Formats: sequence, C-alpha cells, structure tokens
Amino acid sequence: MGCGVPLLVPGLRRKRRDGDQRAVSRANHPSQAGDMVVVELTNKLHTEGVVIHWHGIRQFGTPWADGTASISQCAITLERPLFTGGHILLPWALWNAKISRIVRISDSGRGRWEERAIPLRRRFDLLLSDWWHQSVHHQEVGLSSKPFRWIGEPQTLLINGRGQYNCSLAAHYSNSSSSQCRLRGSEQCAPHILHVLPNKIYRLRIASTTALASLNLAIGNHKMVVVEADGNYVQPFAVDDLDIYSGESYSVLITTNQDPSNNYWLSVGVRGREPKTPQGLTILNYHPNSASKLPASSPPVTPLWSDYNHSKSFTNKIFASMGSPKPPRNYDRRITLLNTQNKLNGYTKWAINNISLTLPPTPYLGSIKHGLRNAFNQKNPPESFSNDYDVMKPPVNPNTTTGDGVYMLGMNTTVDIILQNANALSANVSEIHPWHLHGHDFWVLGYGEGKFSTKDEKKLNLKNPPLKNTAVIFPYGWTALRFVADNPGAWAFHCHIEPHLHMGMGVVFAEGIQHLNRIPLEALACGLTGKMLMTANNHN
Ligand SMILES: O=C1O[C@H]([C@@H](O)CO)C(O)=C1O
Repeated sequence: MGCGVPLLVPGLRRKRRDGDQRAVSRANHPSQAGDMVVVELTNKLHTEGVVIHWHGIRQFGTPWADGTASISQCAITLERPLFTGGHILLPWALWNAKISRIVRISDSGRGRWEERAIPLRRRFDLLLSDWWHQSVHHQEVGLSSKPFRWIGEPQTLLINGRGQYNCSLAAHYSNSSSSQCRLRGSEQCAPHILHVLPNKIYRLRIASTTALASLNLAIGNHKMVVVEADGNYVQPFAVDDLDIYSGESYSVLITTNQDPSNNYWLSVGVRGREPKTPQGLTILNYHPNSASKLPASSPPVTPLWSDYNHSKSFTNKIFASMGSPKPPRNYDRRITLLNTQNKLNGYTKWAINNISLTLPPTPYLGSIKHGLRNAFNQKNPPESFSNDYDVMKPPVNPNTTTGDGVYMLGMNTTVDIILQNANALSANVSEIHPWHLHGHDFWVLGYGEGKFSTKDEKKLNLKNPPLKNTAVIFPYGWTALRFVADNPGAWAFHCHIEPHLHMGMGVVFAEGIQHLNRIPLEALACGLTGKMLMTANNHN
C-alpha cells in the first residue's frame, strides 16, 4: 500500500512514549515523530490474505510489521486479526508537519533567492494511481500464462482516486466524442479540485502508487519548487514539470501568483512507455472563480514519453539539503544486480543475476530467527554477473532459473548496490524500473549510462547524495545506491512495477535477525514456523 494511506482510522491506537495509550478519533490527533501507532486490522475478504506495507516507514525494531507476506510475516487471513505497530519516523513526521519551515525560493529562474517562512498547513495531498478496468485477477492469470499476456497500459490515470473515463475534463480542447465533464461534483469524472487563494504559497505532497506508469506532473503557468523527496528534505530547485515513478513521493511548493481571474490545469501524463492513456487532470481553482470555469489555455503537454534526457535532467537535480546525514566514505560489500527479462519453460520472467525471485511459504524473518534451514535456499544469491554479458543486446541465452535465496548482510555494514539495466527480450528495448527498498533509506550515489565500470566509481556523489527509498534505473543505464544494514529484519528490495515484481523482479536482504528479542506469534503462524509453534504447544 502506498505512502498516502490515511493512518487515522477507526481501530487505531496511538501509544505515547510515556505509555499513555488511548483511542484516537479521526483526524484531530495527527501522529507525531516517535509515536507508537498500533493498527488493528481484520481481514474479512473470503478468498485473500492481506498485509499492509507502510511504505517509507522503516519499522526499526518492528520488522514483523513491514507488511510483506513471505518475508516479514504471515498474511492475515479471514477473521484472523494482526496487531501491527511501528515507530513513526521521519516521513510520517513530514507528512503531518504543521510547523513553519524556512525555505529558499528562486524567483522563476532569474537567479535570485529569497528566504520565506512557509506555513505548511496550506497543503494538498495528491495520490497518483493508474487504473485498469479489468480485474487484477485477470491480469495475474495473463502474466502467469503460456503464452504470456501482458497487462497493457492503464485505461485511466487517477488523482486522489478520480479520473476521466466516461466523460472528459478536456473534451473542450480535443476532438474526442466523449462529453465534457461539468465539474458539478456528481459526475464520475469530476476531479478533486484544488481550491487556492491568490498570492499564497502552497505545499503539494505528491505520491505515486501506480502499478506500472511512470508519470510527469505539471501545472499550467506555475513553477514548482521541489523541497522533499521520499520523506527527506532536498536542496530546493524550481521546475516546470516533475517526473515521479511508482513508489516515489515529493513535496513541491507553488506560489499562486498568476492572473487570479483564471483557473489552471494540473495534468499528469505517462513517461517511459508509449502512452495509450489520456492525461489525468484536475484544476487549480483560484478563489473566487467558479471551479467549473475552464482554464484559458489547454492542459500542460506531457514531455515525449521517450525523452529520457528530460527525465535524467530532473533526477540529476536532486541533492540532499544541508545538514542531511552523509554516507560512509567506504563500503564493506558491493552487490551488483543485473536486471534482465527472461524465459523460464516458455513463461516470461524478470530476473536478477539470472535468478527470478519466488517467495517461500514460510516468511524469512521467522525461519531465519528460528534456524529453520529447510525453509529456503541457504546459499547467498550471486554478488554480480558475468563480465562478458552485453547489456546493450537481448540475452544470448534468455533462460533463467528461479530462487528464494537471501543476501545475508553483516549487521551495521555499509552495502553498495549497483543496479544494472540491460536490454529486454526484444532488440532495442530497455525499460524503466523504479527500485524500492524496505527497512532503510539509501543514498543515491549516482546514475550512469551503459555498464557500470571502475571509471564510474570516481563520479559517485559522496558529498550530498539524496536519501530515498525508491530510485529509478534508466534504460541501458545503472544506478548506484549505498545503505547501512542497521535494521534487524528481512527486507524486500524490488521493482515497484507490480507486474514486474509478480514476474520475479526482486531480491531479499536480511541482517541482524538474531538481535531481535521476540517475534510476535501472529507473524509466525504459517508455514514451517506455524508447524514449529504447534509442535511446541503440543509438548506443553
Ligand atoms: O514485463 C513486460 O512485458 C511486456 C513486454 O516486454 C512483453 O510483452 C512489457 O512491456 C513489460 O514491461
């Protein structure tokens, strides 16, 4: 589940550090950094297990609440509740920040900067998603079939769950036969409108929970100043549009300094894949204009889907703000992960160093803690790939194998990950993959073209690399990450494109599990750990 999950839900208890635990009513008591939040979840779905992943929350000391079935815990099944809790760290603190913060703002590129106090309460949360009108089960069956059936592109892009389908916000500008959405609020395609006052500064917190689409977001006539990425402050920079990949989040500041007699479009469009999906639209509605007054000009045009230089230029502007923690200067271990599309007995897969991930029935956290060596392959997966592999060409031998091994990391060691992209199965195709790490933030040390080599080493940014939890690899490129394995647990690291994860595009890291005192029984009650518990009970 994505970053914008409203945490203040019925059944939620908040535990203060001082031990005062009480029911929290909706919305009035936003959580604060350091709070222990306990969410009681009951699954009433008849046919599916459920887990919640608190994307961006690192779960220090509570790795069993990370919400990754088969990795951190057992899935919650019909009517079996699980109490999940976690310390709410920086991202959540930012999400609820009410304080003013001094931010340096550029004056639309003219090079002067000024300092202003930003009242952060003026803010909008924009949750971006992509919508297929077919069911997810149908998609899953296609992906796991021979011949393979790809899910295709989404039919609709959604902003806060609202998008255009039967009627169109932009019909006024296009030759489309669909009717114009009238913005009365009752139509299916009526958007969530952003009501603003002239001459104010607003913070937009943007998170992408798309299953596939890489997106570009722009607001007609308005610059955006990026101030935060994945819950960490960055050096502010101004842009006309921003790229956001699945699993990422940003905060931007906008100043409502345009002609107040107009409204303005906010548009979202597809990047990196040939777009077959109309733009997602909403309106910046300047007070006191009517929200249904259409903007004077047409919606901002999304940059050409294949203009990767545009995307790279945005990504390369992201640096940590002053005072952010710096990475250790040296690494203890470097793992290079080659991303390839492969075949396995006629099925289409994605593989990392030629292993396509399959998850075992017993979650790693419990099986490692209790030394159940039969639960998964005890051999570490490969640290790298063959030197003579040509990343610019389709694989010479496209066949892959599956595996469920884990990269066992030394507690508190510094780990470098080089994500290496390659050509997919078809010639001249290499795709974007946003990689998301659980349990940690990582420093993004750099991006580059082709195969990573020792000469690229000197170009890595150890001075002010941004801290993120999701980072993209560009087609035919590499991305270098560094993190400290300081959080006891078993952690997924995977492509955030859902069908790609389904097809095996991920790995698992584990560190320091012996340091954990006790794993709650609810997280162990399945697979071999479940059996172990039953045997222990029978002996008692
Ligand atoms: O995993 C994928 O499969 C398809 C295509 O490569 C084969 O149909 C696609 O676009 C993906 O991202």
